[in-house]
Amino acid sequence: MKTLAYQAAQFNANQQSREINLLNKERELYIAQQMVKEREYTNMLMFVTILVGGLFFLGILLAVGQMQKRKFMRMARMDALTGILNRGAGQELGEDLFVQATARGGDFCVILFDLDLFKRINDSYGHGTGDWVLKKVADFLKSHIRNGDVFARIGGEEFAILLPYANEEKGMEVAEQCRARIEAIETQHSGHKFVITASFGVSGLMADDLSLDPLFHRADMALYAAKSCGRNTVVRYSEVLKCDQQATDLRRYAASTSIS
Ligand SMILES: Nc1nc2c(ncn2[C@@H]2O[C@H](COP(=O)(O)OP(=O)(O)OP(=O)(O)O)[C@@H](O)[C@H]2O)c(=O)[nH]1
Repeated sequence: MKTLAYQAAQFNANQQSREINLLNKERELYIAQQMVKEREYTNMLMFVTILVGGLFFLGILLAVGQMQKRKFMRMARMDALTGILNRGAGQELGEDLFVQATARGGDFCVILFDLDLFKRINDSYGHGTGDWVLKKVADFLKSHIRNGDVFARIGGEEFAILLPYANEEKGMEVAEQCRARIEAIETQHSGHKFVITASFGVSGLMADDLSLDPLFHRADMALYAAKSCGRNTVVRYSEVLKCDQQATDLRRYAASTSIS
């Protein structure tokens, strides 16, 4: 009887020990599973962080690329010295505005102006002063040009102002104001004291005009007349041909030039 009781106790003890072992193993398995889960979670977190970081970085790279592209495109349209539109950009924008304005039955006016005896300024005070003058003139007039109008440097010391929805009368008014502003520029900050002047040619829209070219051509002829009239003045094309001698000169000039 005693032996039986001993064997039963032994069996129970063994049973308990097996159960404890089993529980221990289950616990270890549970801990291992938790560790795997934690590692998976950490890996996923790292993956998501790297993905989000990568996408963010890519986004920044794309945004910077776009900004650089826009900056270069803007720079390609700007005249480096004066910061206003260059010839190509001015003409392109002008053509678009011309088409828009004339399609709606609106007027259009072209003003061309050229600084007077600019070579003399360069020769007397140096190219640095010449550059200062070009910048100053552009700065002075920029603020005076209406939003929606075009102001461009189209050559060395030659500029264009394009006025959509404006007739020749309005163009004359704007040109005269610009002429007076240029003449009033104080030059002592350049280190020298001298007077800056410019000659202006103005041409409004005519019935046969299908593009900006003829307006540019006529404004250029009026500018030529302004130079012949002694400079520092504004001449409109419609009055240029009233004088026979000027008309002959201008026809000769027009034949010898081709203004695009
Ligand atoms: N400093 C400077 N000079 C320039 C620039 N572009 C052109 N020029 C100079 O502008 C001068 C233009 O001279 P001209 O075409 O003889 O004309 P002008 O002396 O203004 O005479 P008119 O137009 O007849 O009144 C030249 O000496 C060019 O070298 C520039 O970006 N900077």
